[in-house]
Amino acid sequence: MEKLIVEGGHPLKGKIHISGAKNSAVALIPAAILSDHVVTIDHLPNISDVHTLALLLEDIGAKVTKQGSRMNIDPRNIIPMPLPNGRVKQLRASYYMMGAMLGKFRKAAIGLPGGCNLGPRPIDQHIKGFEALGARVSNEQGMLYLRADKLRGARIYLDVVSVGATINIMLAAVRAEGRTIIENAAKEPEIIDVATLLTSMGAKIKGVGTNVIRIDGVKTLRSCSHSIIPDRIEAGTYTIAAAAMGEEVLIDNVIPDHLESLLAKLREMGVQMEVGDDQLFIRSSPDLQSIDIKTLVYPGFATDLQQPITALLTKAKGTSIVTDTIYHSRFKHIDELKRMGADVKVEGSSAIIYGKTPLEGTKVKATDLRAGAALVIAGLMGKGITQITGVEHIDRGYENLEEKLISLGAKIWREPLTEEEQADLKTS
Ligand SMILES: CC(=O)N[C@H]1[C@@H](OP(=O)(O)OP(=O)(O)OC[C@H]2O[C@@H](n3ccc(=O)[nH]c3=O)[C@H](O)[C@@H]2O)O[C@H](CO)[C@@H](O)[C@@H]1O
Ligand SMILES: C=C(OP(=O)(O)O)C(=O)O
Repeated sequence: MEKLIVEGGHPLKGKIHISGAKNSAVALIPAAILSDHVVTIDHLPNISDVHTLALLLEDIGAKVTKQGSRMNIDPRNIIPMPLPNGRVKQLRASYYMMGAMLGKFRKAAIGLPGGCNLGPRPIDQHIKGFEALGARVSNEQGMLYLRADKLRGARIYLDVVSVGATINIMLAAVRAEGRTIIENAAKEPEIIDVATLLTSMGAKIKGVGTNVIRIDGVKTLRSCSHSIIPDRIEAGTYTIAAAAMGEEVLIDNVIPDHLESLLAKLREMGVQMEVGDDQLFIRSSPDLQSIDIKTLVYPGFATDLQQPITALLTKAKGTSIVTDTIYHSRFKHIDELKRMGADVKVEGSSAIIYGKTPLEGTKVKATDLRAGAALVIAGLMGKGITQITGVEHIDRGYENLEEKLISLGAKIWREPLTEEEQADLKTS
């Protein structure tokens, strides 16, 4: 096991390239098994969530080959084997194997998903959707069993706007009989990306990107090749790091529209930037002002950028209030920022940040993926050395994090955990 070491205070300058989107990749890989032929996915990020999903597909008999960022998935020999806890628990998106296997085989047996611990993350809307399509769902000792004699299209109203439920129902519905209508669907760009892959495979889907999606089921799906959209959360993270420490940073391979809510808030803080067709250019922004933020479903401010921007707000003059309306207790990073000298308190589902406070390097723990990103940004801003444990969370979602930051002039590297740190992690 390793920790990240960040020597703070070095300005960032140069160009970095954004990888394919994690939250697309982790849905596209399960979606590929719905085809009866080989599916090729390009620009996959080299992150542990992608590796774990590839292993899950191999567990059920798929042939998965990788050349660089391209993955070929041959699902012709897969069988509906149960997928018990273990790998399934290592990531959130293993829940997409439910929709994909239900669509393909009319049955699935899968352990409950893992992923970032952000407080309660129910999957009742996924189950409501599967049941509406005709599946019987039972939870037996931590395994979900889904069985359907027939999958028939249905009208499904989501009580909560959910990315996962929207995609999972879409996966099950593309091979159901007749028309499925998902109302109050989520509109995130990753949902459009998954629908693009399914449509290339021959699925009939209309309305993605709006809150009503119509799917007409088809009997078979063909081979296709698909290129993933850039990761808006990775792009947002580096944009925030550049706002914190950048002299001149060019962020390449972005879709600026996907980041509009973040860019609007950064402008409000006084961050100097230029927005190109597929690039962002962030200039040195010394006098940052406090702002208030509320996370919302897309196109609102992404909850996945709430933790990184909280670190930046310690550098802004005045009091900022950041409210997470999606995950009310996504604030485990706050105690760690406090250790580094931040003046922050959590009240209900808000973090109140009193700025500006200088940060100082110390030992901190990444409890989840974006908490890790927040602590890396804090480490870049802080004086001296920050040691971050819990790197495995960061590796779930950031490709070549150190290499990218080093190319901008940051001083960041990995070291093995000491015996004491390993023991500490086991007991916490
Ligand atoms: C792999 C992936 O794509 N993960 C993303 C996905 O997670 P995930 O798909 O798990 O998040 P959802 O969009 O489903 O969750 C949104 C909200 O709905 C609630 N909810 C969700 C489903 C359900 O059946 N019942 C229910 O009550 C959740 O507790 C949460 O409060 O969207 C989140 C919200 O943008 C992001 O933070 C995650 O990065
Ligand atoms: C919460 C996240 O991921 P997951 O849903 O995969 O846990 C995230 O990407 O910030």
